Amino acid sequence: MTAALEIAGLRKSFGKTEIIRGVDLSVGNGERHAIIGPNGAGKSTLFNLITGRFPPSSGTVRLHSHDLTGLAPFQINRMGLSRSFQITNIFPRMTVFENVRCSLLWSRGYRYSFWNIVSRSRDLTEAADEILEQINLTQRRNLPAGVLSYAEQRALEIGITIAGGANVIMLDEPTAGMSHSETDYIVDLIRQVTDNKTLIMVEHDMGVVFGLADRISVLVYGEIIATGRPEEVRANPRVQEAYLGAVLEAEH
Ligand SMILES: Nc1ncnc2c1ncn2[C@@H]1O[C@H](COP(=O)(O)OP(=O)(O)OP(=O)(O)O)[C@@H](O)[C@H]1O
Repeated sequence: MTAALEIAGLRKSFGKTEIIRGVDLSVGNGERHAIIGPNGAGKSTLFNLITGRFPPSSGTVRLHSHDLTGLAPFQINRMGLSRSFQITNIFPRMTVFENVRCSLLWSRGYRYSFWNIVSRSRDLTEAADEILEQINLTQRRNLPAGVLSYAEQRALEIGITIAGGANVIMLDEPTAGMSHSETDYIVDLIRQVTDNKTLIMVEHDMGVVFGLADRISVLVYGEIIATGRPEEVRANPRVQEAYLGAVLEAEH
């Protein structure tokens, strides 16, 4: 399998504290990969390094073999990598439709050209409506996004994340704060919208992780202590000791 994302020797320090301590990771094209680990392990920091939000102290990130060093988040986004955030990141007063359309505009780089926007407006409307279908929000199309339920807002955020047509999708805790039924709903949605795409997600809910991921990496104190298929990771004694033992016990 060719790699969608390749991380080599990645390190990040904030002041004197090294938070990411030499991460190597390769995520295959079309793979669904989960990054798990205790609070404060550096999962969000790793996301921020991959997406260009923070520059690494050293090491490289490659997207489809292109070195991302020095690129801004929007440039990386245009190369086909899109992410969601831990907190819901929508415009609450804009309609559901406008939220998606705005994201399409941004990702297609039309924002500075009024005439371009006008001439492409039918394309954009169709594309936005297609996304709304995919995330099951067609019925909510013209409501302000702020009145949607929490799960619907997270679904909208996933729609915004996929709107630009990125083939590598990164989701940061997509089911955080959800009930069991909301979680099932979002997991189905993630499965659908990432079909034939590469997914990298940070997630604390082990049911979601083991249900969705083809492979899992376990990050502990800024180092990946194991990467493998779910059953391999679950059986790994080092992972059991550092993280999973306590988490699985707490869930039962
Ligand atoms: N911008 C920053 N400046 C200084 N320290 C930071 C910064 N961002 C993160 N850290 C520190 O890096 C460590 C890792 O944080 P990070 O948010 O990446 O962990 P995490 O694994 O995502 O945790 P959680 O599961 O709780 O979201 C924490 O100790 C945090 O305080």
